[in-house]
Amino acid sequence: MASIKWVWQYAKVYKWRIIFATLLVIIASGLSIVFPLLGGMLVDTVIDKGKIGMLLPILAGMYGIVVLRIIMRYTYQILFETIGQNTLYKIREELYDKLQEMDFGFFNQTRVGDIMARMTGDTDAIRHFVSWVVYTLLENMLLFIAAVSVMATIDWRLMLALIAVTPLIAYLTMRMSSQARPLFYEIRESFSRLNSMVEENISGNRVVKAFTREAFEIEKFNAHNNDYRQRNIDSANVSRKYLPILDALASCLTIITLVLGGYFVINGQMTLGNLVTFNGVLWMLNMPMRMSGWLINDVQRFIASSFKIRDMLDSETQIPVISEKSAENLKGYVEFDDVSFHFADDPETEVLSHISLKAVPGQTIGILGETGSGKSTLVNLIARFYDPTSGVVKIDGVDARKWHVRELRDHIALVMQDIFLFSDTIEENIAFGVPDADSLEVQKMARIADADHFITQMPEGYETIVGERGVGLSGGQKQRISLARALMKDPSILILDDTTSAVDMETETKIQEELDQITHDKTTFIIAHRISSVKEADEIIIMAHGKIVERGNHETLLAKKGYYYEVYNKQLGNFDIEIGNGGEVNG
Ligand SMILES: Nc1ncnc2c1ncn2[C@@H]1O[C@H](COP(=O)(O)OP(=O)(O)OP(=O)(O)O)[C@@H](O)[C@H]1O
Repeated sequence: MASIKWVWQYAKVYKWRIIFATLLVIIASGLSIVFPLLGGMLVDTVIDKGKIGMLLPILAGMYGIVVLRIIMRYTYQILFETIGQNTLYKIREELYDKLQEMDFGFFNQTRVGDIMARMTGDTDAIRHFVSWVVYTLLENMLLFIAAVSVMATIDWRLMLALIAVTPLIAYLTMRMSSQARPLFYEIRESFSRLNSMVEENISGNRVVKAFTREAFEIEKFNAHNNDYRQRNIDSANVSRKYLPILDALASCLTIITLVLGGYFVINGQMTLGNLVTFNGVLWMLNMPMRMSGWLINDVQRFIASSFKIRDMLDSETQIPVISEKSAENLKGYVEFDDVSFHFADDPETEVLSHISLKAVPGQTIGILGETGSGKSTLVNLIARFYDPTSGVVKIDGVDARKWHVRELRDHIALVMQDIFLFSDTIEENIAFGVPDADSLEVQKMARIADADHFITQMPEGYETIVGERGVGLSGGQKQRISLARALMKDPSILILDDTTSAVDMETETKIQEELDQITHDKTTFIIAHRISSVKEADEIIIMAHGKIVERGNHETLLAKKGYYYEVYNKQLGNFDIEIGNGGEVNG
């Protein structure tokens, strides 16, 4: 009932259409009974009593009813289909809006396959329910009631004899559908595994080729392909087991009608016309019983899907978009005040521990540290991709949680380590954050990011379409395009997470010089592994195990002879250095 109530909130705008379509279902089902009644009348009046004059009116009536019923069925089917499609459209739209609202934590914990299943299979189960199950259920119930009523009025004994068989048909259908139901579920799961496997193979085709694992991949695919085939065969076998019995039972209905009905006719207890009518309504007893199991399956699928969709729609983001303060103008002051953080799925591991840090506009903060030390997590807190588990991150002196999150992010540009480019033109990719930007601005930012020269050398220049995730570009080229994309936003806070790791030192120096020209009013964070990337920063922090273990500028850090000093010397190729206490970065 809760599921019906839920789907009604989407469908109720079509209330009048639903009422009209339901009326048509009722009338069309009623008309179904008139046809066999007229058939009976034809036999009794025209054939038995010889009233030839009645032949044409009865035939015309029968034909008229068939045509009318077809028109009505067509109309209500179209109406329900349109309502179902519109409902599907709205639910999908709401799900997609929800996805845009959800935070990193949600995407960390939810499998892509599950989200895709909600967006496709589950929404389609809802459409199927609204477009087909609703009227088919009603139609079958009405047909059954009409058939039983007509039969009871003509001859209740024959009616009872026939009704006695129908529970058996219903029972067998339900058994068949309950055996088929888990198989259908397994087929869908198997299909989804097959899809995921193919998708992963395509995305990882370079790795497959590099490790010459084609044969292994084919074997893996064959196993999935075979599994899918086998599950379909299993499902077909269930139908094959029950269908002959069900067909035999349907024949039983005809045999009972002919034997018992024939006996009543011979005895003069029933007219031949009434026997014809009985025979004509048999399908109306048989069909609802045969449909019942499948309809129950569909209803269960609808309920299960509606629960899953509602679950996703009800999931709460940890980072609500709307907050107390509008962040239209932000200068870019950043402060970490004793900030600690752990991921929701791993509360035992403190990823950031008691971080305190201040940065003002115009300053550059360099962040260095071993891999996994928490550098990316730290900057993710500035853009509120996560909120601290204790302590406060302040932006312009205000707890970041108080700012309207999208407005806050409008002032922050983050070049992420894992670069994602859309399969679109390079120009559109660079202008992603500023859709109305003009081409000159795009080219200017590409020049600053040292990307302009390789873009213009491409056959289509800025109009070149890059493949999915930037296929066709080198790692360094992708980094430079994503840097240009960040600069386009003219942010107050610029965060570069390993942004120049794939470019050569000479290019990096060029980019740094260009960046210096435009970052004088911005707060810049640079995460890097190369000393050369952070050397000029106003403050450099060294992270280890979520803590800041060293801080200072290039000179003071070198003087400390700690981790920074060690890394600096190693990067210069000088491995025989002695480090002081500050070099302990493991605790
Ligand atoms: N979604 C997540 N769920 C649980 N733990 C995570 C998640 N993302 C990162 N971690 C863990 O948090 C720690 C810090 O990760 P983070 O990406 O911040 O490190 P990093 O210093 O940027 O590393 P790198 O230099 O390799 O990019 C790591 O131990 C990592 O395993």
